[in-house]
Amino acid sequence: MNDEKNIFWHQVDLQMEDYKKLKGHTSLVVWLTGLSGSGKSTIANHLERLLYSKKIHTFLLDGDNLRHGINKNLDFNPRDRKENIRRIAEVSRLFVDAGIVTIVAAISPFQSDRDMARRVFRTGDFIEVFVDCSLDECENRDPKGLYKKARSGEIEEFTGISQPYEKPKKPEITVNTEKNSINKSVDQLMDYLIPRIKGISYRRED
Ligand SMILES: Nc1ncnc2c1ncn2[C@@H]1O[C@H](COP(=O)(O)OS(=O)(=O)O)[C@@H](OP(=O)(O)O)[C@H]1O
Ligand SMILES: Nc1ncnc2c1ncn2[C@@H]1O[C@H](COP(=O)(O)OP(=O)(O)O)[C@@H](O)[C@H]1O
Repeated sequence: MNDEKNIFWHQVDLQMEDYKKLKGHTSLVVWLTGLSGSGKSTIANHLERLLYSKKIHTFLLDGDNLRHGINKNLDFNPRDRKENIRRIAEVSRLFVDAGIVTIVAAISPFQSDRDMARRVFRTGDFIEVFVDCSLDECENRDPKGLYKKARSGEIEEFTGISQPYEKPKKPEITVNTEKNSINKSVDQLMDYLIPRIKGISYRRED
């Protein structure tokens, strides 16, 4: 690791305000956290499509997908999860700086790691979304058969089974995918986000 001693900040001409002017709206990160199978990817996908249809510039970073590339060398022990979250936060910050509404879907099970991610952003730009769903229901859904493998011991250190999931202490918003439909959760998110993505107007019926 470098100690940043001989490393400099270069001034660039274009700033946030310039990107905002071109894109027509401000940017932030929507950080979805929750158990495997809670619905992070599903909600993230629907949310992104809806934002896109409103001409909002978006990008979706899914933890699972990033683990095929930039986070390929990381495992699921707490130390590697921390590094995973640090990288995802730094990458999303670059997207947010580029004026893009960035959606992250990552289990991000530890409060301290989510707090670290929050600190990467300007105040108000980090929207922590708790995708709430009981372990029982996630295990019932088991869309990828991972809980079955975790129960049999084939997968170690599985969140909720052999590693903890720390519920967010003060998320900006909670969506409950056990009680509510996908559309209801996405509407709830849109209602929260739209006033915070300045420069665009939105009515549900648009
Ligand atoms: N041990 C263990 N624990 C949890 N999850 C596991 C594990 N092994 C593989 N997988 C798959 O990896 C996906 C989670 O990756 P993340 O980068 O989101 O995890 S974390 O934020 O670093 O905790 C997770 O995706 P989701 O099910 O979409 O959450 C799984 O598909
Ligand atoms: N109300 C709901 N909201 C979100 N997902 C739901 C809901 N009801 C059932 N599901 C299903 O639960 C599964 C959630 O999987 P996924 O989105 O991959 O979760 P995660 O990304 O958190 O692992 C999907 O198969 C989805 O269709």
